[in-house]
Parts: sequence; C-alpha cells; structure tokens
Amino acid sequence: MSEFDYVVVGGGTAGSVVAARLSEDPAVTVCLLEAGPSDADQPEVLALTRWMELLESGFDWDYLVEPQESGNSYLRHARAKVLGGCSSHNSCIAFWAPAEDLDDWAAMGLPGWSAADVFPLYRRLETNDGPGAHHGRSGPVTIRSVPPHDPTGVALLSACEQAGIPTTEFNSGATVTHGANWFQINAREDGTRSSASVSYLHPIEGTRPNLEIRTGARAKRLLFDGRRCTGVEVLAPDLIHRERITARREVVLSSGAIDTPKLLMLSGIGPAGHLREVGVDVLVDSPGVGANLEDHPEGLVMWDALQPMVTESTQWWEIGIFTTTEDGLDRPDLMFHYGSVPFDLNTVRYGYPTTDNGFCLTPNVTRSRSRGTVRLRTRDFRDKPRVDPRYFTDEHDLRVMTHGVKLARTIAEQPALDEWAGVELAPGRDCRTDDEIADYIRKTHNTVYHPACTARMGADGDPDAVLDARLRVRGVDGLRVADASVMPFLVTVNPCITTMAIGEKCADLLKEDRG
Ligand SMILES: Cc1cc2nc3c(=O)[nH]c(=O)nc-3n(C[C@H](O)[C@H](O)[C@H](O)COP(=O)(O)OP(=O)(O)OC[C@H]3O[C@@H](n4cnc5c(N)ncnc54)[C@H](O)[C@@H]3O)c2cc1C
Repeated sequence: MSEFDYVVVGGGTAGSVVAARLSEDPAVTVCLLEAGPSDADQPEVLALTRWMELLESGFDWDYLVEPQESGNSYLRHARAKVLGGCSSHNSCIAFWAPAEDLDDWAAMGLPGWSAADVFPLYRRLETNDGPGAHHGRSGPVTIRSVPPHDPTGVALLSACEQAGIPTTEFNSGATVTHGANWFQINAREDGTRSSASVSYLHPIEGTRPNLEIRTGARAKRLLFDGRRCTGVEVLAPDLIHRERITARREVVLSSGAIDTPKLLMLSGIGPAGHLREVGVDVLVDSPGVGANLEDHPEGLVMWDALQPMVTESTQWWEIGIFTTTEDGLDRPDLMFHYGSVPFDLNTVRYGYPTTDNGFCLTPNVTRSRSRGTVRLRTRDFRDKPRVDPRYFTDEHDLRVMTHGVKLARTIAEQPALDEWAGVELAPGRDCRTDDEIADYIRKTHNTVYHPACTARMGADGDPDAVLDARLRVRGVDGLRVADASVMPFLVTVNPCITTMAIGEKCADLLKEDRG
C-alpha cells in the first residue's frame, strides 16, 4: 500500500512518538518513513554506554559545518540516521525544560505551549524514579537517576560544594539556576537506552496493521497539489527509482533541525531568493526556513587523572552543573557536563596533549545568542546542506564560555579533587588571559549537539514564523512539522525529552483537528 491517512517523514525522536500515538486509533492508517535502518538488532545503538562509538559512524549523517568566522571550522554535527533518530545516538541525559522557557514560548503568541500545557506531556511520556507528585509513573520512557558509583564524580560534587555550588535535585519541577548533581537519564536498568524507538515503537512493532514502518526510505521531497501537501517522494531501495507515498489527511515532517528545513526548501518552501539561487521553484516564500539555527556550543577543560578512572559507567557523562554568569537571571546561562573519559575530538589537531586516563568539564552556553543557517548546497537531495551555526558571532556567548573555563578550573582546584586532578591538558595552565582563553575556545569548541529552531513556530505577523502554534506550515495545507526545528528558541537544558513532548503534542493536535 502506498496511501495512508498520515505520512510521517523521519522516524526519529519526535517522529516515532507521532507515529506511535496516531496509530493507537485502529481506524487511522500511518506510514513512518525513516532513511536509516532499524535499531532493533543493533547492539552498538541500543547499549547506551556505546553512544560515542556512533559519532562519524555509518549511523551518522555527519554534517561538517561551513567555515566559521568566529568558531571551530572543523566541527562536525552528529545527526543519527537510524530508527529513533538522535534519541538512538545521544547520551540520554533527560531533562524537563524550565517552566520559564515554556512560559516564554507561550508568551511569544503560542497558545498551548506554556509549562502548564507541556508539563503534563512530560508526565505522560515518562516512568520516572525521581521523587515528587509531578512525575509520571507509567509512561513509555524510562527515566532514572544515575547511581553515584563513580568516585571522581563523588569528589567533583564535593568540590562543587566547596566552590559554593550546592548539590540540587534535578527535574524537581523547580528551575535549577545554581546547583549540581548526577543526571537523570532515559535508560533502562540493564543499560538499554529508552530512546523514542525503544520506548514507543518496539512494543507495538508488528502488532498494528494500521502502522507501516519503512526503514531505508529516504524522502527526496514533498508532493503538492496546488498548495495542498499530498504526500512524499521517496528514493526506492535500489537507490535509482522513486516511489510516491500519498497522505489522505496530512504529512508530518520530523526529519530533525537540519533535514527538515532541507526537505522544506527542496519542496519550494523557504527564503525565495535562496531557492531561486539554487534553482528550486518557489511555492511559499518563507524566510524562517533554515534561519534562526540555535545550538548549545560547548568548550572543554581536560585533566589527566591521578588515579585510575572508572571502567564502567551508565554513559560516561553522568553529572551536570548549572550556574549563572550575571545577577538576576531566572534561568542558568552556563552549564557543564562532567565526563569520566578524555574527549579530545577538537583539541588534538592543535597539539594539545591527550591521555587515556583523564576527565573533563565541558562548559556550554545554554542561552546562546549567535544564530546560524541551514541552506541548500544544490537542488540535489543527495548533497549535504550547508550548516552554518555562526558560533560565537555574538560576543555574549564568548563571555559566558570564558567564564565557564575559569569556573571549571576553580572547581578542579578545590581540595576535594586533590587526589584526582592532575595536569590540565587542555587548554593547559599557560592559557591564562581572557584573550588566550577566547582564542582556545574559538579554535577547539564542540557542540552539545542540540541544533534547533530552523522551522520555528511563531505568532501571526512574525515574518520568521514557519509554523503556527498548531505546528502547521504557514502558506500550505496538510503539512506539519514535529521535531526540534519547531522550537521558538532552544530550551535551556538538553532538549531530547522536550522533543519527545513535541511529538506527543503534535499527535494531540492531529487528533483534535480530526474531530
Ligand atoms: C551525539 C548526540 C548526543 C546528544 N545528547 C543528548 C542528551 O544526552 N540529552 C538530550 O536531551 N539531547 C541530546 N542530544 C540532542 C537530542 O538527541 C536531539 O535534539 C533530538 O533527539 C532531536 O530530535 P528530532 O526529532 O528533532 O530529530 P532526530 O531524532 O534526528 O530525527 C530525525 C530523523 O529523520 C531521519 N531523516 C532525516 N532526513 C530524512 C529523509 N530525507 N528521509 C527520511 N528520514 C530522514 C533521520 O535519519 C532521523 O532518524 C544529543 C544529540 C546528539 C547527536
């Protein structure tokens, strides 16, 4: 069959949720198209401890960024090409977004997206072992608190206390502006990631005649009859022929913050000038498509360890630290991840020493002000898009990150880490002044891999609003977007659980509009 009520393009974090929830109604037919393979028989995908092996692997679309005027031109954006999308690749750090972020979304003219609207979606999707009546106890996604087994991590939290950063509960419902703790992760007790596919698709696969999951199905473009989206053109498994998959009701685009704007632009929806430049006929002039690319840039401070580091871990990045770099903020503007492993992906090329036995603190700018773009390289769907995050083009981001490098050193200098922190390998103690630190950051920074906002929702009259508050693509009928690209601005914390909540919301909206 190639005709369905709904066609979901991208079986990733949000797309898996949309397809699973829509197909709960046996009267509705759904086709989920995923370019990558199934994750079901892939141990390196399912075992959360192995997530770093997937970087630049065959499961990664692996987008090298465009040359950066102020940032790292060698940075590669990992984007998973496998069922479950980036939730099948990521480190499964699980956060509810701060209420302040969501309330700001709603205040931007987006009814239905306040904390009061979205928190119930978090509750619905999770089975959380954390304390509190606000948590869900029966949802598909297992979220659990990392056990405090890593002695370096225990020492780090003591060092944070000594540096004035208290141990504070995460996901308590209250925003942590200044505090540290073991993360919560979406993973099962046996170490299997509780990705969108594991949580939503595996339990129902083969049990719903009304749901067809097609892996290895790469969408080339969307199909339109006038301004009505009628389906998707897909590359056949022989990589030569085309197939048309028809949607009687709606198409939902869930290909992620890089491939969703790419597919919109290939289909004629995007900034008219750019589309003409690459020879795509313009269906809708929508300047916000591929604009407003937002991310969490990440720096690195790495130490040689004085004792052997752990050899077992849930996912090697088990602790988070939040703080503010100026007074009066209601959300943290600086976050750190603690890694019990070396992470020299971006430092070796500049000659910084590395180690097999070390640990890291990676400061990231949680409310980055630099904005980038995703643009078509050519009108051929095979060509990787131009991803230009324009990192550190706003001075704010460099100031916050510089503060982060210094604070990481302050934490490592506390007595609690005396028995762990050896030589600082990167940037190294002779990198001292703000200018030297800034130069190091610009050259070697990474990303927390959180690109978003490239097809963002916005109020009527907002020229960059690709979508309305019901996730409908403005200017056409029968087409919605559900993935990280819809965010009006990137949430302050790790966004995967929020992206799943966007999938839940989209399914609700489609059900409501079906009547
Ligand atoms: C290495 C890494 C670590 C991360 N760690 C964390 C973390 O610990 N915690 C956290 O909260 N967030 C983390 N993130 C971010 C988070 O995982 C993502 O923000 C989120 O999963 C994005 O979901 P999405 O639905 O927008 O896109 P995706 O999950 O990427 O889904 C898009 C899907 O569409 C498919 N697709 C793309 N193009 C096509 C096409 N043409 N045809 C058909 N299918 C297509 C892709 O293959 C993919 O499966 C991490 C991300 C990465 C890459």
